[in-house]
Formats: sequence, C-alpha cells, structure tokens
Amino acid sequence: MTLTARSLRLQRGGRTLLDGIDLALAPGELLCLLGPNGAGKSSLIRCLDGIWKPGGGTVEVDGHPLSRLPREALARAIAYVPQQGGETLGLSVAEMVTLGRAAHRHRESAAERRAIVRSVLARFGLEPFALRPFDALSGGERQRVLIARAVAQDARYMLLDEPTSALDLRHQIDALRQVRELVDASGIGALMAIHDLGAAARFADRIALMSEGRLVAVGDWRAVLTPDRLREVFGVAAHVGEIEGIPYILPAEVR
Ligand SMILES: Nc1ncnc2c1ncn2[C@@H]1O[C@H](COP(=O)(O)OP(=O)(O)OP(=O)(O)O)[C@@H](O)[C@H]1O
Repeated sequence: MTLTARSLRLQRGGRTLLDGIDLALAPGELLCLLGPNGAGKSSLIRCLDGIWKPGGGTVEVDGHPLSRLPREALARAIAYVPQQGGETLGLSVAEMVTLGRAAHRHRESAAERRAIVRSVLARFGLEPFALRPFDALSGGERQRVLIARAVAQDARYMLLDEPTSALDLRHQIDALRQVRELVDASGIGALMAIHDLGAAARFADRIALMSEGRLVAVGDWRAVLTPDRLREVFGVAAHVGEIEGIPYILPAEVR
C-alpha cells in the first residue's frame, strides 16, 4: 500500500519539469519535499494528485492507476492542500471545510457531517472564523482553512504544497505538529513541499530533495541535508547540526 510515482516525466511549454521521478509514499510516513524555486515540487504534487497528467511514467495509489480512479474514490484516497485557495464564490470557512466531506456525503448524515466539521474547526482554532467568508481572511488564516479542509477529507494520503509559507511562527509549528500527529494517529501518508529545511528535518520521517526536475536524494535528513549537498543544490554554504535534539540548518554564505 503506497502512493507511488514510477519514472514520472512531465513537459510543459516545451520544457521538462519532471524527469524520471521514482518515489513511494507509505502510510504512516511524513515525507518532506525540498528543493530550490522551480525545482518541480508543485509539479510533482500536481501529478501525484491527478491534477496534471504526466507525459510518461505512472502514478499508482494502493496498486490502482490514479488515472483510472473515479473522482470520489480519488478524493477518499488523496487530499490536496494547494498553495492558494482559488475561486471560492463567497463560501464561508465552515462551508469550505465542509467541502472536504464531499466524497463521504453518501455515507454520513448531515448531523454527522456537521459534527466532523465542528471538531476539525476546533482542532485548528478556526471556530471564531466559521461564518466569515474565506476570501476575507488573511493569507495565513486561509492556509489554516485549507489544511483543515484536507483533514476533514479523511483521505489515506495527503499532499501539501507549502502549507506553512504564510503562517506565523506559532501557527507554523502548530500546523506541522497537526500533520505529524495525524500521520502518527491515523496512519495516513503525507507528502509536504516546504522551504524551511530545519522544520522538514525536525518533523519528517524522510526527506526527498529535488533539483531541476529530478530527485537528488531521498532518506533520513542527516544523510540528505549535508553541507556539500546544500552547496550543490542551493548554492549556499550552511552549518548543519542539532540543538537539544532539534535540527538546524544555518545558511552562512551564498556560493
Ligand atoms: N503551467 C506551466 N507551464 C510551463 N512551465 C511551468 C508551468 N508551471 C510551472 N512551470 C515551470 O516548471 C518549473 C517547476 O515549477 P514548480 O512550480 O513545480 O516548482 P517548485 O519546486 O514548486 O517551485 P517553488 O519553490 O518556487 O514553488 C518552473 O521552472 C516553472 O517555471
């Protein structure tokens, strides 16, 4: 049982965005996807969620080709947290989170659905926002709603595209903890693109490092985020270490 990309290739506008990606996300695992701007992280996430059709290779979810899964089965398999919310037609925060339950609507009563939405809103501290229009929230508040919607979706895998980029320090840690706890408690597999290397090292089980459409290294953060590799991929000389068990990556100089 995995969400698996095999020999994935993607071309857009005459450019190769993904070039032979092999990656498997297991249940109960938090895998962080790192890499410079334009490395292909969002493109990979879009292919894994079926939003973009790869030009070559396959994506399988628990042994089934993604391209053949009916829409509702796909929504029960994979939840996606986009970088931005898109057009919401004036939906409230509670309505946005309720959208996460769309694929379950034939299997639960309206009362059950409301109870789930209420508990997810509470979990993310979003009760005070429940009736406010999503479009009228700040960028960080919107990001918390999009994570909450994905949690409400109760899928087996979750793909998060820079879910903490607009969050303040406390809400960053809070959101990463929530994802970590979800992975540990519910056994979902989560793949998260993120730019904060230290947070990735701290919360992830494995790191996948991308550069120019390719996977450069996959594994434990200590093996992947070495000073040599950070220099090679990001062009930055960095100190890497741990303080009281918390990893840090301290950029020293641009090379
Ligand atoms: N629709 C598109 N058509 C053509 N090229 C695209 C398209 N979307 C993205 N790209 C290009 O594909 C490359 C990979 O983009 P992608 O968004 O996957 O990178 P990323 O690693 O997520 O970057 P970032 O860290 O900046 O979010 C970039 O060079 C980008 O300009």
